[in-house]
This record gives sequence, C-alpha cells and structure tokens, in this order.
Amino acid sequence: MRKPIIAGNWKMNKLVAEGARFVVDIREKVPSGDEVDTVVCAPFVHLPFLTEAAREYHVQIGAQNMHYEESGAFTGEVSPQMLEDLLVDYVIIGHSERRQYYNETDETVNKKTLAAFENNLNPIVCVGETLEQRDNNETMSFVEGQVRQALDGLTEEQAKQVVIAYEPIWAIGTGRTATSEQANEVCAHIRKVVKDQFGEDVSEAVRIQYGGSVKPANIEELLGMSDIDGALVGGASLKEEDFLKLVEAGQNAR
Ligand SMILES: O=C(CO)COP(=O)(O)O
Repeated sequence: MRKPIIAGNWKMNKLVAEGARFVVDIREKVPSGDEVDTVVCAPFVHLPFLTEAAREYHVQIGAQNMHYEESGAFTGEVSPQMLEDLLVDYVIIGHSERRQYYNETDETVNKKTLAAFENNLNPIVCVGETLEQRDNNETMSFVEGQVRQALDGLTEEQAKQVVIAYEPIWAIGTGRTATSEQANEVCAHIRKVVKDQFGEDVSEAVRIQYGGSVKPANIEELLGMSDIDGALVGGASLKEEDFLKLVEAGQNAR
C-alpha cells in the first residue's frame, strides 16, 4: 500500500515570519508520518528556520528548485549540497512554472533528479501538458516523454522513492481542476510508463500526486482514485486551516 503524500507548494509567497508562524501553528496537528507524508515546500529563505521548527515533528520541509551542480560559479543558484546541509527532505523539480519561465528542460530535470538522490533529497518531479496539447490529444505521449527522460538513469531503488506530480498546466491556479477521472487516467498511464521503464515492483511502489486547483472540497474524490497517491497544492496550501484539511484527507485516504 502506498503512503499518501500531501505537499504544499507555497511558490513565491509568505515572508519569513509568516512562514515560521504557519509551521509552528500546524506542527503539532500533523498526523504521524506512518499514516501520511506531510511536506511544506517553501522559498529558499525560509528553509533554515523551517527545517529547525519541523524537527521532531511530522512536518517535512521541501525546496522548490535547486541547481544540479554541487558548487561553483552559478550566481544566484542554490545547490543540492546546501539543501542537504539544512536537512531539507524534499525538492520539487521541473515545476511547469520553472519550465515556462526559467528554461527548465527535460535534460535539466533529469540532472537535478539524479543530483537529488546523490544528496539524500527526495525529488518531486513535475510533469503535465498544456491545454493545447490536451486539445490535440497529445497528453499521454507528451507526459510519457517527460517521465521517461526525468527518470532516465535512476536505479530501481531510486525510482521507487521518486514522487511524480502530474500537474496539467491548464488546471494550475485557474480554479479549473481536472476531473478525478481525467487526473487518474494520466496518473495510471504514468504508472504504466514507469512499469515499462523499471518493472512492476517499482511501478506499484512509486507515488504519483495530482496537482492543479486541489482544495479541501475536491481532495477526497481525487485521493479515492486508484492511481492518485497524493496532492501537490499551491493556493490552498497557503492557509493553515485548508492545508490541515488536505493532510487529514490524506490520512484518511488508505
Ligand atoms: O502548481 C501547483 C502546485 O505545484 C498547483 O497550484 P494550485 O493548487 O494553486 O492550482
């Protein structure tokens, strides 16, 4: 049985004091990590305090991006080693906003995914199609290509541990959620791609999240689907009350 994973992606929101208050307020209310993985992915400047505040609690802390090199002349970048040094648990890789605005490619996504494992970070690898691709019936082939390239070169153990987030771009921040059937159909296809690439053991273990306008009102139905193991949540992860409801839905999902 795959453990549900609920991850908030704050994107470029919250000042440090606001982020700190959020985690301090929720940390005692978050259920045991045996039942559900609860992750807060915050901007870099929050990470030193948040990893400290979350220690001894069941909140895990994630970054939203990183470079794939360990160090060097890359002005403005943050390395996997730096995240590991802060005891960060997760890192989002290849979010569609980074692919769209910051030249993230399937190649850099692959390098970052490999680098995450070299530095004891759990990657959350994002994939998903545009509305145009969906309308042209290219969703399955496009997402398949993204998954294959992202996971290329991983060992079976690493592939089991990776989290894949299926986030259709047209459903992000638009209030327009994919129906649970639409979301599940693509998540099931992703699992099949992973099976072709790594075998059934891996595909049955790998966790696949849905992301795109997830909120307390729709999460239960999404988590009830056969191939959706969690959610990557933007807007609704910014409010403590809503985020805790999402985590509770995760706790009750299996
Ligand atoms: O991009 C997302 C999470 O990474 C989804 O954002 P929203 O939940 O705001 O649609």
